[in-house]
Amino acid sequence: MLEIKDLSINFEDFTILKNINLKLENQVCVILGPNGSGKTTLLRAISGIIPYKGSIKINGKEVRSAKRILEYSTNLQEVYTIGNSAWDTAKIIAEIKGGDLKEFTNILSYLDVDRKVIHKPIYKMSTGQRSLVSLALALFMKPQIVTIDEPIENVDVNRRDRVISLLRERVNEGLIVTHQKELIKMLENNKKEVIIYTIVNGELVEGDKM
Ligand SMILES: Nc1ncnc2c1ncn2[C@@H]1O[C@H](COP(=O)(O)OP(=O)(O)OP(=O)(O)O)[C@@H](O)[C@H]1O
Repeated sequence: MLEIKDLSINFEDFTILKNINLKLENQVCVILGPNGSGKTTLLRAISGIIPYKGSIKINGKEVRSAKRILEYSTNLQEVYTIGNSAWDTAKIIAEIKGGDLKEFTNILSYLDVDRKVIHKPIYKMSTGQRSLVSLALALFMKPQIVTIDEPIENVDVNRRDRVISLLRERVNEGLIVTHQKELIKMLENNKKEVIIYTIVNGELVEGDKM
C-alpha cells in the first residue's frame, strides 16, 4: 500500500509539488501533466532518491527512513547507474532482494533486447534500449509496488505491444507516468481499474486535465 500525505517538494526557491495526497491499494495510477510539471519528481520522491516534506509510506514504512533506494522498484534510470552494466545492476538487485536473474533475461528475451546490450553501461545504450532494460530491471523481481516513468515513449511499435502486455501482467500497484494517453485504455482490463491523475500547478488533480 502506498500512502502519500501533504507531500511538497521544492527545488531551490521553486515549489514543484504541493499538497499531494494519494492512497493506492492494489491499484494502478497513471499520472499525466505537461513538461516540467513534476511527474518524474514525484516518482523520484516515492523511490527515495530525493528529499521531500510530508509523508510517503510504502506498506506503512516511511520512504525517507528506508535503508537503501533499491528497496523500491522503479524504472528511473538514475537508480541503476550504480552498476557497470545493466547485467551487473540486475545481479546487485537480485542479491539484495533475493531474486532470480533468469526472470531478468526472460523479460529481455520477450522484449527482443539483444543480449549484448545488457553488458554495456546504461549510458551507452540507445534511448529505446535504455527504456526496455530499465523496465526489465524494475519488473524482474515481481515487485508489489512499482513506479514507471514513460514506459513506451521511445519504444518501437512492435515492442510497445509487449511492454503493454508486461505492464498489464506484472503491475498491480503503482504509478505510471506518461504523455501517451492511449496507454490508459491499453492498461485497463476487466480486473484492473486504472486511476488517472494530472499534475496541475504542482497539485495532483483527479482525472485527465490535459
Ligand atoms: N534536481 C533539480 N534541481 C532543480 N530543479 C529541478 C531538479 N529536478 C527537476 N527540476 C525541475 O523541476 C520541474 C519538474 O521536473 P520533472 O522532471 O519532474 O518534470 P516532468 O513533469 O517529469 O516533465 P517531462 O514531462 O518534461 O518529463 C522542472 O521545472 C525541472 O526543471
